[in-house]
Amino acid sequence: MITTALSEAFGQYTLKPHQIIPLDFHSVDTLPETHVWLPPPGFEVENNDAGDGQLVFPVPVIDFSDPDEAAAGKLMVEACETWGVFQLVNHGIPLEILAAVEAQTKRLFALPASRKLEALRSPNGVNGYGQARFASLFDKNMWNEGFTVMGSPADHARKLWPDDFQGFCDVIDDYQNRTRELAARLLGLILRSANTPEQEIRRISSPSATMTTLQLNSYPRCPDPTRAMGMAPHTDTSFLTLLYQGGVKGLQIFSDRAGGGGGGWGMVDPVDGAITVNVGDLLHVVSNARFHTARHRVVLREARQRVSVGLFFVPTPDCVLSPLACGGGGGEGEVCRYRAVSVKEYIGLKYKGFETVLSAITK
Ligand SMILES: O=C(O)CCC(=O)C(=O)O
Ligand SMILES: [Fe+2]
Repeated sequence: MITTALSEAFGQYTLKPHQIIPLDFHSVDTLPETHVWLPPPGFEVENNDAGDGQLVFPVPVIDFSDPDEAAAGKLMVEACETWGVFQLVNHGIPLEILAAVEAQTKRLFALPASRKLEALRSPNGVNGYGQARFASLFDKNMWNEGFTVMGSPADHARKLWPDDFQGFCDVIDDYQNRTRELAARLLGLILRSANTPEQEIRRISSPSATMTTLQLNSYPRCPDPTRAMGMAPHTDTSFLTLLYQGGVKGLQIFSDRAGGGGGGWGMVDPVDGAITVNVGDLLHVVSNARFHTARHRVVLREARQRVSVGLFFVPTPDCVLSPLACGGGGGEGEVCRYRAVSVKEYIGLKYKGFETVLSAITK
């Protein structure tokens, strides 16, 4: 039912096959013209204090093993206000499970292109194999392929491995359940630490008001990495995104404070075993812009494949969101920055306006 509601939201933006089917990356040894991005990503020297495209941002690393949850919550609020991103260690998801999900992700993308195409996402669907859904908004193609899971991965996994799909499903289900639980806990803690009333927290983050999508990404080894784009700049349409980056660098965020105040890109270098957490547009909206929706992209920095696994924790399509501060949810007297919007409507606006979507709901 939820996938139907989302397909309806996407329905106005039905994709053509060439917007869904990724390049057969194994088949090329030079960068095709269709995949050349200029200016080269991450090499905008003027935006870069180090001058070599390798600036690393000191995004907070937060330890979640501390029994004093309130202290961690306070650090999370600060990170959400400044960077919109933090890395979480001792998050309770065993390292073997992270390794297993990474191994299954690599196993999937190592399949021959013809087999992956058996599990291709449908033109207005959510689940399955394909380019990032927002790829259709750009003239050039990104250097990535993805696999999206909402609910059970079984139908698509069966097409990938007709006789051997259970192992993949078990790992994905387990990871999705654990990260969903963690995301709900983090959202509750962040909102509580920001003095949001308990009934508001329950209303927007209860299991019946939220759902998750898991996104497996692969950035294959690229023959010309400085002229290709792993994933184009975007913000996530989520409350929170929990990303496992594996060990390969590539994720960058944009900060207004970098580049001598003019703004610039910097790496979020993966910390071993950490989960990178970022604020999405919808938490930015309910926080009345107190939390920063992290604009991010992926550049190709290492001469090897990179994989990542993102868990998007989102309100269900029919939820109507507005800044909590203006609905009696704390922060009395604050000027309300955004009008109320349903998640379904927001998704529609995002595909129309993309990076300018927030101005469409600004009061
Ligand atoms: O691969 C990454 O590090 C980021 C992926 C991402 O931004 C996404 O899937 O929305
Ligand atoms: Fe993202």
